[in-house]
Parts: sequence; C-alpha cells; structure tokens
Amino acid sequence: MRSPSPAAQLAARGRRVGRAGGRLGEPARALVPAGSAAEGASRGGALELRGLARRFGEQVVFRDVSWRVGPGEIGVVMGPNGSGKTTLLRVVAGLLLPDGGEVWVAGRAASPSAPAGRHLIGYVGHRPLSHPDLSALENLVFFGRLYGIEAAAARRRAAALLERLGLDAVAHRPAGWLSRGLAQRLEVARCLMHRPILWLWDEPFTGLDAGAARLLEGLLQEHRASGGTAVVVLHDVDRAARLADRVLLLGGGRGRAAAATSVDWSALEGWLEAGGASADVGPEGGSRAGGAAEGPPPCRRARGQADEIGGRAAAAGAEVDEPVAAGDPAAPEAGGRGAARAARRPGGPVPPAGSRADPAPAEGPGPVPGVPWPSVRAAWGAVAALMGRDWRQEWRRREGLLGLATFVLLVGLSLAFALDPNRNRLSPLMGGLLWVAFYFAAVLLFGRSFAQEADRGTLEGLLLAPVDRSLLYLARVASQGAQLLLLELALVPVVLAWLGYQGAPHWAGFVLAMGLGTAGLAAVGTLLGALTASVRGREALLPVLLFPLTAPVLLGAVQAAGAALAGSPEQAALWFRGLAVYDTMFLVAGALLFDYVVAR
Ligand SMILES: Nc1ncnc2c1ncn2[C@@H]1O[C@H](COP(=O)(O)OP(=O)(O)OP(=O)(O)O)[C@@H](O)[C@H]1O
Repeated sequence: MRSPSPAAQLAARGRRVGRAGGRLGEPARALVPAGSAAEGASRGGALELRGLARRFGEQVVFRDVSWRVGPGEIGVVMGPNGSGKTTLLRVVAGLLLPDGGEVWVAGRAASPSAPAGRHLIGYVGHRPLSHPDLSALENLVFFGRLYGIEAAAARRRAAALLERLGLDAVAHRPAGWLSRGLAQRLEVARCLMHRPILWLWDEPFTGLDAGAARLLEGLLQEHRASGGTAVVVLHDVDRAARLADRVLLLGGGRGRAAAATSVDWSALEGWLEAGGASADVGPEGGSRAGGAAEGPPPCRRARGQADEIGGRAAAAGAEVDEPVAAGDPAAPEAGGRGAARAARRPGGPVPPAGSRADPAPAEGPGPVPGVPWPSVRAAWGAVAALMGRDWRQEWRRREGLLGLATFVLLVGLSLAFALDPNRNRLSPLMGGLLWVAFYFAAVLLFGRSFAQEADRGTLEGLLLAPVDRSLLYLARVASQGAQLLLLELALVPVVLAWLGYQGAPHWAGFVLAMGLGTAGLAAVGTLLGALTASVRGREALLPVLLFPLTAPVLLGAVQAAGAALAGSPEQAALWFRGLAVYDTMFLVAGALLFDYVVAR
C-alpha cells in the first residue's frame, strides 16, 4: 500500500494538534472576537494586498506582492531570514508606508493616516509594545481605552484575557519584569483587547512553552471558526501545514501566493532549508514530492482562471496557485481540510478567496461601514488614558522629574553664585534667569520622552491605535506641558529666593506667562522630540532645532514673566497676545505635521 504523502501526513497531524488546541482553548466566552469577526465576514475579503512593494533605500525588500486572505481563513507568510516577512506585516499594520501597491482591509483601502480601519487590526510584532513600567493588567486596560473601550469594560475584558492566557498570577507585575514567554502571552492579550477581525502575528510562537503554543493555535482556530482572519509569519513548516488556508512565500524580493492545499510542504521545507531562492522562480528541479506539479516547488502552478489578483500577479510575473484537483496525492486530505473549514464558516461554504465568485471589494473612500470609531467620547477616553499612562509611568520611575528638578536647582544655584551679589540690579533680569533654568529642563524632557518610547518600542503601540495622530500629538503636548509646568511652579519660589528676588509680583500674570511660554515650548518640543527620536545624534539635534523655532516664544515668555515679577500686569498683558498667537500657530502646525513626522 502506498504510504501517505508528506502533505497528507502533515495535514493529518495538523488536525490532531488542532483538536488539542481546541480542547485547551475551551469555549470562546466572547474572548475571541466572534461578534466583530462576523462583522468582518459580512464585509467581504478581510485582507487583500495589491502589488505591494517596499524598499529600504536602494534595497528592494519585495515588490508586486499580491495576496488575499478571506474571512474565516488563516494566511501564513513564510520565507527565509531577511526575505521581508516582518516588513510586509508592518506595512499591512500601517507601521511602515508602502512604496507601491495597496493594502485593503475589510473591503476598504487602508491608509496609515486614517484611523477608521486600525481598530480592525490586532498586531503582535517581534518587540513587545507593552509598557514595561505598567503592570500587565494596567497595560491591557490602557490599550483597551486607547481603542475606545470604556474603563470598566476594559478592566473586565483585561481580567478575562489575563486568565485565558494564563497570566492572572502575574497580572499586577510590571510588564518589564515578565519572562520572554509571559511577555509574549501579554502581547497576544494586548492584541485581542479590542476584538480585531484581522490578526497580524509575526512569529508569535517564539519563546512559548508547548502549552502556550497549543493555546495560541487554539485561539487562531477559534478565530478562524468565528469568521475572523489571521496572517501569521511562521518558520515552522509543520505548524504552517496545520494552520494555513492561504500561503504567501517571500524570497528574492518576490512573493508567491498559494492556497495551502496546493503547497507541497515537504518541498517547501527543502526550499527554506536551502535558504529560499526567489519565491517567484523557486528552486529548480520540480517537486520533490513526486514531480507531478507543473511548476517549481513548493507550490503547484495555477491551472485555473486567474482572478483579479491572479491576473495582476501573473502580469507581474508571480504565480497564483489553486487547490489541488481530486486525484492528486494531497487531495483527500486537502478536501477534508477544506470541507472542515467550510463547515466552520458562518453561512456555509465560501468560495475560495480570489475566485470569480468572491466579489472584489467595493471601491471608494469613506469609513468602514458599521465602525463606531471615532466618537468624541472615545477620543477623549483615549487622550485621558494616554495622559494617565504618562503620569503613572513618571510616578513609577520618579527618575525623570526628579532628575529635571535637580537640574533646574543646579542651574539656579549656579546663577545665584555667578551673578552680581548686588541683587537689586538683578530684578529686571529675573524673568530671563528663570527661563534659562527651565528652558534646559524642557530640552531634556522633550528629548527623552519620544526617544524612550522609540527605544522601548512602545511608540508603535500608540501609532497602531485608532486614535487620530493629531490627537496623539495634542495629548502628548498636554501631558509634557503639565509636567513642565508642575516643575516650574514647584521650583520657582526656591530659585527666586536664591536669586534674592524681593519684589511684589503679580502672581496671576506670572502664572499665565509661565503657562503660555510652557505651552509654546511643549508644542514645538513635542514635535521635534518625535522627529529626532530615531535619529543618530538626537541629543545635539533637538536643542539646535528647538532654539531658533522657539525664540519668539522665549522672548515673549521672558518679557511677560519679568513684567509680572516687576508687578506691572499691563506690560505683561502686551506679551500675552503675542504668546497666545504663537502657541496657537505651533499647536496647529504640530497637529498637522505629526502624522508626517511619525510615518515611516
Ligand atoms: N528599518 C530598516 N532599515 C533598513 N533595512 C531594513 C529595515 N528593516 C528591515 N530591513 C531590511 O529589510 C530586509 C527584510 O527584513 P525583514 O525583517 O522584513 O525580514 P524577515 O523575513 O522578517 O526576516 P527574519 O526571518 O529574520 O525575521 C532585511 O534585509 C533587513 O535588513
């Protein structure tokens, strides 16, 4: 008797493990986004790439990649190291801009700057996006709030997810203290908080023990069964054979789309082991699994009619495969997998994505139908969550504001020693002296905030959220401005005493002068902090850019604060109008430019 083909063996193993995953996975209990996935299923194709291209400088990572993963399907991306799998996922998630082509999510063209589609996507990347100073629970609640979930509901869902992912024992431990595997589980929980319909998971099994890996497979299968879509980057061929409905092979700058049933898994393993030549051309010598395929392994060449994507891909030189015909050694297994998938789908069998019966997504701009985001209330919830997170982190670390306070006091003390002991003559300079101390503190504050986020990777968590980037910017300005203002109000009496100030100030005018000056500094400093966060030599670059841009604000703030300290509010009022105009200009420009600054 003929022994089953490698593909058949792998598929059978897949079903066994799949069942194990399902047992572990227990009933969905609304953790896996059944509701939202069904919503996605009703919207046509969940993910479609059309001629996608991306390069870094001169290096073309991939081009002309076309692929479609439908509702109720798991797409697996495979390829050798450096073939562009992570880059592809980041482009789909909106973290990188494509150099060509389009990404369609749930039937709409995705745009990195349009928040409407972002809540449909859940992303797990190589680096954790959770905040290391916040506990696992706080992280989940924060991300839930960022995605527009009410605080109480976010806490309930976070607790349920922590339990489901076996993290309840470490719920109150800072995310930065978690072991690699536990941190990875937290990333999955973070991704599931907002019930996305499209999961983008980049090598999610890395670092997981066997139980957690089975749990994740179970989650993926539940998601698929409820009509959701997942795209998973995998290196493990066995796992890919178990999970995949659609496969995208990347190699040599090209992508090749295939139905999982047409993949020769054994040849694919060999292709990967050999370092994966171009996915467009494939290794020579035909299929190792019997040589029945018309095309090179690891996929059998398409014989049917090309669909819209297939037509484009074929025109671009790529090949699109179709399910293996009956009689093929893999056919009985393939049919079993296909039938089982069809039975799981709500509404019965669905034609293979990419077939003529699978309609192309509706053209046209506009929000995804039925998407509640963004509502004003949800937007404010997100802003409040962001500011709360900043303050909580600051409080946990304490090193940031304490360091800045020490710095201001040292500058104040140096000035007190360095200046004329006849303090009366210093009175007209008081405003300027104060701002010297606070300006340097402001540079440090703006410099470290985005740089820390970029270094830890947490900035990407914010950029993925369906919060308008202008709003992200304004929230950050508000929280940084408030930190600086707090520092100023706490230290002004001390510095003034050291400088021997003895006047009768107009306190309201003084506070207003400091507030307007701080707002202007925060507006420019936040934008430049984001701009320089990932740049070499950022410590030097930020002050060099900041000073000329903020010179008008500094001038106005020094004069207004000096006049208020001299007890002449009328004179201070002359400067307030100018400061208010500059602040408004900077805030509007910053809100408009922030999206360009953080887009990569
Ligand atoms: N920010 C970047 N700047 C320049 N080059 C980059 C950048 N990110 C990725 N690359 C390059 O793009 C190519 C694809 O990288 P990518 O991380 O997408 O590959 P991958 O298939 O995910 O690899 P692996 O299997 O090792 O995770 C590599 O040559 C990499 O060096």
